[in-house]
Amino acid sequence: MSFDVRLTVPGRLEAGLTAADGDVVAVIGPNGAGKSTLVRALAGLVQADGHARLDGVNLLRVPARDRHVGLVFQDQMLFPHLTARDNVAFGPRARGVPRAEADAAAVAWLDRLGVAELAGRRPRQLSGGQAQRVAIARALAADPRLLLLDEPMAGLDVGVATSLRLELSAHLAEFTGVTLLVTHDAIDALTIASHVLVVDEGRVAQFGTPLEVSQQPATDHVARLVGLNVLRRGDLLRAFSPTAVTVDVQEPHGSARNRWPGRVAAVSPHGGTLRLVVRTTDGPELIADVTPAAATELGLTPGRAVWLSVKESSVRSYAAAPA
Ligand SMILES: Nc1ncnc2c1ncn2[C@@H]1O[C@H](COP(=O)(O)OP(=O)(O)OP(=O)(O)O)[C@@H](O)[C@H]1O
Repeated sequence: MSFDVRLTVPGRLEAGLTAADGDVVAVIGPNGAGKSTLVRALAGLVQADGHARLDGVNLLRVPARDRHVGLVFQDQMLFPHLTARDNVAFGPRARGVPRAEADAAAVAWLDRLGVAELAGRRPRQLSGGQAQRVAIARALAADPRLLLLDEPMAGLDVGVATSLRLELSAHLAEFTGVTLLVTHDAIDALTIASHVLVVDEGRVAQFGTPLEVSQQPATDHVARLVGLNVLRRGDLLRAFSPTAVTVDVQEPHGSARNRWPGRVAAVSPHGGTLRLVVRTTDGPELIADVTPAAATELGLTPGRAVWLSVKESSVRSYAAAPA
């Protein structure tokens, strides 16, 4: 099977991607970039020009209700008057599967998502995380060729999101269709996905494997998402890790060519270290990881004037994607 998309939503989005059986494409990018517009256009909820060929059929020419895509949106749309089981059985029933069989399949799906005991409840009797699991079960039970997940973990508490992420990644590993997963989470993008589509200002900024995107992020947003600093020098992007950055309170005298004066803008815990966001005097914001001991010794609190430096050997240079 193949999925080949090139579509335009006038004034909002121009995007293309290709995918094959079993691919999970993470769609990432800043707020307002066009991620939801893309999945909504594919679902038929937003009018789009161009094509989205799934096994040769242009979905954009097919009425929304006949596209057979599985949808999970953040503001999930369970039928309020149906029980969880009937919500999940709805797709198979609509395809003509006999009631008893559709019900049994629905309960099996709810069981796989860990919510079988809630089969008889209606959506208003479910928590956000439970409803999200029912919505995912419903999307998968319909046996779609295309699964569209728009921030399925958003709004859930950390524990629920973590267990749901594990279940979802296990299901997606078995799923033979194509999945688009809109996410703000670098871990989702880099671990669950086979490909990452970076959308920025209504255009595709990068499309590659998680490894390509994390090693050579094409935009500052992606660099931040994967926890790197990226600077542009001419046609080159230069990436370096926040752990490679040295923080001093006076101008360093060493051999580092790359040095920037600035002020600490924010400090937050990051694993066993502290992550500083530093607003450089005439450049971009950079991130630097320091030990708590160093932060205390140097008095690294917001507002503190500092110098950042990084050795040239710690910088990876690569060609910027054409604009
Ligand atoms: N119904 C609409 N009519 C016109 N413009 C819209 C509509 N919905 C969204 N937009 C605009 O389209 C652009 C893309 O929005 P979209 O919701 O796709 O972004 P997103 O990447 O999903 O952002 P977020 O991460 O904030 O959800 C934004 O500029 C937004 O203001």
